[in-house]
Amino acid sequence: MPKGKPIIVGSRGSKLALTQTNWVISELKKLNPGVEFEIKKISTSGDKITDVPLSRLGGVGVFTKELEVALIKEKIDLAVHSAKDIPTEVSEKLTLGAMPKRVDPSDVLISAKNVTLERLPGNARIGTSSLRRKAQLLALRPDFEIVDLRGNLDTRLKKLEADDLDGIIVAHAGLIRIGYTGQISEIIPFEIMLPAVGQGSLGIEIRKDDERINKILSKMDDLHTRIAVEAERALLAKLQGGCQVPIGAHAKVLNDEVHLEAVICTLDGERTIRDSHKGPANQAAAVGNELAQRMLDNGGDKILQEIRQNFPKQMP
Ligand SMILES: NCc1[nH]cc(CCC(=O)O)c1CC(=O)O
Repeated sequence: MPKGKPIIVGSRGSKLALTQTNWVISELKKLNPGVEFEIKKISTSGDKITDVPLSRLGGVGVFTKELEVALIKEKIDLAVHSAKDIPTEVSEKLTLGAMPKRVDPSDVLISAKNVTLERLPGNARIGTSSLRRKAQLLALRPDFEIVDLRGNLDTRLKKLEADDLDGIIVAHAGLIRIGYTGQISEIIPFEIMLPAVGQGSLGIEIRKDDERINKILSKMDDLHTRIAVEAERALLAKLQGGCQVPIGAHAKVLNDEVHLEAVICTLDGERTIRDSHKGPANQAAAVGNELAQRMLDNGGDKILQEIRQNFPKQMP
């Protein structure tokens, strides 16, 4: 039976992005024998500007926008994103057709001397350009010197040596996907560091009205992942956070309930608001919303306002 024309898959060109895209394609081929796929590489503004901290880049969707435009213009049929890069509001013409099963959402430490965070020497130099990682590190160890570290995973791993750092923090998921888990010194527990919303999961974006692709993707959707990420994204939307604010969150589904934990920190890690909430798994968005509202009321609003004053250009 003819299966129609090849499906054009949009992907960023980084090693991690292409690995994720190739993995999605191989899974889809298993689920849909005979369907052909072609990769079209698309560079995003986040790929082009690598010398500015993400938190200063401003705007939303710096790693997704060009792919979304290509989807809407029908230059590609699906786009594979890291869920944490997808803005909380997606175009009304597009939808997340599938969220494959999440891999470990934790952050990890790779340290030069292979020690854990707690055993790093005083004033250790740690590389990360994420405000969320920086704030939670300083909350644990105010003595750390946080050094800005951008670029793709390969570049960041090289900078550990080249920039004479004591350690770097990256997402476990990225390392799992490119097969670099051998260098991990510590999988940082959630009590110390909550991950970025969506970290560890992929979002496959498609045109809402594209029934053929919708059907091809449907078997790849993992319901627990979708529910957990929905709770996290609802929280983030309510807090109106992006890369400019240190917000961490993690949700999981247990016995038909979604359990959500979240943190809002000041940039220096001196004040943190941490809270958790749970509710029926089929009301994930409400769970996220309710937790966000409670955190805003308990001082989160004040912290977020202070932070926005530091980033006047990006945040209205
Ligand atoms: N910030 C960039 C980014 N976007 C997605 C991942 C990989 C982790 C994931 O898939 O959630 C990474 C690397 C990192 O944060 O170290």
